[in-house]
This record gives sequence, structure tokens and C-alpha cells, in this order.
Amino acid sequence: MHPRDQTIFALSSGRPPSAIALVRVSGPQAGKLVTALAGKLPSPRMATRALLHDVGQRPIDDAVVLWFPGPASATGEDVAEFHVHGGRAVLDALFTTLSAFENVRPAEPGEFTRRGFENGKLDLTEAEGLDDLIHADTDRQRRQALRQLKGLLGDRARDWRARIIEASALIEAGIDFSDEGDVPAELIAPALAKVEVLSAEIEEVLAEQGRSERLRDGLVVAIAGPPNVGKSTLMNQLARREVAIVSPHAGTTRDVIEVQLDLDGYPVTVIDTAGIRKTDDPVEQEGVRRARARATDADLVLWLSDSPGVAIDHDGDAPVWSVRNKIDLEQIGRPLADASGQGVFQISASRGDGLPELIAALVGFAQNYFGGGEGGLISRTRQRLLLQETAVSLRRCVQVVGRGEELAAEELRMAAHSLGRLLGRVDVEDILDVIFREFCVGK
Ligand SMILES: Nc1nc2c(ncn2[C@@H]2O[C@H](COP(=O)(O)OP(=O)(O)OP(=O)(O)O)[C@@H](O)[C@H]2O)c(=O)[nH]1
Ligand SMILES: [K+]
Ligand SMILES: [Mg+2]
Repeated sequence: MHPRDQTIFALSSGRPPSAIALVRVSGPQAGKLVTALAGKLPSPRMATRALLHDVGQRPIDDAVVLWFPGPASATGEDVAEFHVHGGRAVLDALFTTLSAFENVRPAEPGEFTRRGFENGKLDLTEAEGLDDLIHADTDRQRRQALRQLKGLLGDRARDWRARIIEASALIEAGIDFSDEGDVPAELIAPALAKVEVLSAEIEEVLAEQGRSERLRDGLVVAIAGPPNVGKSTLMNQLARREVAIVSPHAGTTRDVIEVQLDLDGYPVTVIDTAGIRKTDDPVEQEGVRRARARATDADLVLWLSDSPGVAIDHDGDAPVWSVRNKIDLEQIGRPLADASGQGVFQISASRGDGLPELIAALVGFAQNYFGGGEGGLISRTRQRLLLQETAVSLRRCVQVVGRGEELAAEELRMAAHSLGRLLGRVDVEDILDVIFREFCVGK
């Protein structure tokens, strides 16, 4: 039997032990499994209490069972849900029992969603939105993923594709007419007008794209500077916990340490790095090399120093903010901070002076970086590349029409094909494998 026709099961809730665990089953044998374990098939979509038994009629657990006959289910197949107590032994017993049936096996990552996709329950952009939603850490990421899952990009793409096919039909009709005389102009002109409007709409969505992709990936802020200036102390303050070791010894931090922060709904990764200096210690040298590399890739660098006039030793395109630490050791009164993020911040990482100003400036930077608002429709490189391809084909269609309607028609076919791939309609198996492999097991 092809793996696709086998019945799959997986733990869809979190890691045991937990109060309740949800085990999902999908495939042609789902009904048979429920009957075998629960004694009978419950009414569709009604939570029903049942004592589950293994194949030797020994009890497994007191459970709640749900039965969703296909095609009105998440995967489009027959689906069952077992809500059991979330202990490891309970789950072991349940999985052993399920596996004992022929052609029943544990699901691969993303396999439930993939089946739903293959049965037309959701398009590829919605499947990606679902995966993003599961992995969303901040509120803004959640809202963006939900928009994707609700099919906003998919709906636009379907509409564009339908209109490209309409324009195509006009051009094809023009090609057919042209054998009999010089009629095409009346057909070609409205087709081109449609294509130009479409082009503009797609380009507008593309222009918005950067911010949503960034929202998905997050903003990386690197703390860099000479040894012992208080980088790890600042890191711990931003993280509000002791993630990095702080000590009076220069050269304490060697590895790159990362924390994920939710900064006003924006996903921000802060990295603490080894103090940058010349050293003979090979381990510290490696730390300095890593520190430089990570700071170069960051979106923003906080260059920390503890005395005036320390030169910034950093290259890369990212903006660098100069942060003076340990102002508590000096008698300079209130810390000065420029909320625009320009100029020098003055803080005491250990006492907390100046931190609210620094954090407010970071939020301002994040707002700018992510573009504020709700973000655009595109959240993945795959989506952006396919929309760019579509836009290029549409632009070329208008350019080449003078050289022959067939060329223009071919460009429209390519545009429609790119949108088909965006929706997952015409994609080849291996691309789907790559996309669904990143999903969680049980989804
Ligand atoms: N007085 C004062 N001491 C501080 C401040 N911030 C950090 N320190 C002290 O400075 C020393 C070095 O702090 P760390 O956070 O380990 O500095 P670092 O830059 O991470 O050091 P390396 O990892 O070795 O490069 C520690 O003894 C801290 O307690 C501050 O704002 N004021
Ligand atoms: K130190
Ligand atoms: Mg350190």
C-alpha cells in the first residue's frame, strides 16, 4: 500500500506528561480503529466518553473520542481524535495498540496538513500560514500568520490567476482571428489594459513585502565591544534573567549567546558576544572571530564601552549605536539618551540607569524596521520569488506584444504558472517535501 493511503496517527498536543493529550488519526482505517478501541463509533463531531481497550481487551485509558468522517474533516479523510490523559505510559499503550493494525503508522512531520492540502482543504500559502501560526512567538507574528492562514494571499493569487487567464483568452482569440484579417487590435488592447492593472497590483504587494518577511524572521541586535565593558550585564538586563556569565575577568564570554525577546510585539534576537581584543589565547581568538562574524550579520549593533573615546571596531552595513556603560562610576548626573537612536546612550547596566531610554529607542528602531502597521501579505521568500516571477512575466508580456501575440500569450502562461506554484497547484513533489518537512509532527 502506498504510504499516502496508509492511516496515520500522532500526538498533536505538547510533550508528555500533560493533563490531557490529543492523539489524531487520519486515513481510511480511522473508523475501524475507533470502533476497535472504543467499542463503537460515536456520532460525528460529538465529544463522546469511552473506555479505550487494547487488542487484548485490556483497558488503556478513560478517554474522550471525536469522530470526523471525511471529507468534512481537517485532512479531508476520515479523522478521529483521542483525548487521553497525557502520561507517557498511556501514550505508549495507545501508540502500540494503533501500530498493531496493518497499514497504520506514525505520521511524518506536517503529514496531516499535507493530506489536507492534497485534498484541497487549504492552499499552499494557507499551509505556510498554519506553520507560521504554530511557530509564532509574538502577537504581531501571530496576527500576520493568521491573515496568511485565512487565505488573504491565496485569495489574491487566485483572483490574479483568473484575470490572467481572462487576458490570455482575449489574446488567444486575437491570434485565432488574425488568420482571417486584421481584427486583433480590439482584442489585444483590452487584454493589455488588464495586464497592466494586474501588474500594478502585484508590484504594490511586492513593495510591501520586506516588512512581513522580516516579521517572520525577527530583528537581530548584537551587543559588541571591548572586553569587560558590561556586555553580558546588559544582555541579562534586556533578557531579565541571567543568561550570560558576568565576571570581573576580561574575556569571560567566549561563545555567542542568544535570547529571543518580545519587544512590544516585535520578535527581537539579542546576541551577546566575546569582547573584541587582540589575544594569544586560541579559545578567546575563536570567540572574537565569532563575535565579529555575528555582529557583521546583525541588523543593529550596540557598541558598548566603559570610557569615553573608545573607537568603534566593527564593520558591516548595520547601524551602530554607541552605548557608554558604567556611568554610575562617574559623577555625570542624569543619563543622556537620544530617543531617535542617534548619538551616544549613557547607561549603567548593573544599576539600570538609562535602560528605559535605550529600550524605548530599540522599540522605535523595531517599529521602523518592521514598518509598523499590520505588515504585508508575503511572509516567505518562496512566496516573494514566485510573485516576482509573475510580475516579470506580466511586464514582459506588455513589452513583447508588438513582436507577436504568441510571445505575449506565452508570458501570460508563465505568469499563471508562477501563481499556480504559489498556490501549490502545479508544484512538483520534492518542493512539497521540502515545505512540509519543516512542520511539526502531529500537524
Ligand atoms: N560599576 C559598574 N560595573 C558594571 C556595570 N556593568 C557591568 N559591570 C561590571 O563589569 C564587569 C564586567 O561585566 P561583564 O558583563 O562580564 O562584561 P563583558 O563585557 O560581558 O565582559 P567579557 O565577556 O569578558 O568581554 C563585571 O564585574 C560587572 O559587574 C555598570 O554599569 N557599573
Ligand atoms: K567580564
Ligand atoms: Mg561577557
